[in-house]
Amino acid sequence: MKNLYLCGFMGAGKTTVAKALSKRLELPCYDTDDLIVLQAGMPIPAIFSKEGEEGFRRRETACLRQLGGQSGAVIATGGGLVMNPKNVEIMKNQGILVFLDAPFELCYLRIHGDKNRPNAASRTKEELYALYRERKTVYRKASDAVIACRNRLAPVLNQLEQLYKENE
Ligand SMILES: Nc1ncnc2c1ncn2[C@@H]1O[C@H](COP(=O)(O)OP(=O)(O)OP(=O)(O)O)[C@@H](O)[C@H]1O
Ligand SMILES: O=C(O)C1=C[C@@H](O)[C@@H](O)[C@H](O)C1
Ligand SMILES: [Mg+2]
Repeated sequence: MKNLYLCGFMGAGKTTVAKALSKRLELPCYDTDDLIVLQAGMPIPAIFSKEGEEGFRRRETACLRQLGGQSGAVIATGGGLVMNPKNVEIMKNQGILVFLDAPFELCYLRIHGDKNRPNAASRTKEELYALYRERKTVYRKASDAVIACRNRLAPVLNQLEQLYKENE
């Protein structure tokens, strides 16, 4: 099978789950946020302030195109990447897209006040909830599968392993 892409809101656990799943299945693991930081040579907040969110979004699409050359990789995406339909098209052509569906309160606990997540740091709880609602509709529509996530990793990994094997 081609790649397994994980999407979902900030703090849903995409990075954490991708690392654990890739270890379990012995697959390569990539994270679009990490690759962008590496290539830009600066952290995400600096990219946002120097290039604007638009610049960061352009880097996301370029990064996905580069990753299209991979196969059988687990790829954690950034929380806003799926909002661009072009990105969804690239991922659908290269594998399957799974939505990690975590409740807002849990995401909020994990991300509020985090200076490394400019889209969280700049919003009140109410504004973040509005963003969560708006994005959730898009994550759901774009994805091939939805997995409910809370604090336990094991059930999420079991479902993803099954999904991976079904699509191998
Ligand atoms: N299943 C889990 N159980 C306990 N803690 C978790 C779990 N998943 C994630 N976390 C914790 O929540 C925080 C956010 O997780 P993570 O960075 O994986 O989210 P993300 O979806 O990649 O967010 P972003 O979109 O900002 O990249 C981390 O500190 C991580 O340790
Ligand atoms: O949800 C978002 O808009 C973001 C989530 C993070 O993964 C990073 O991609 C960045 O901080 C933007
Ligand atoms: Mg992440």
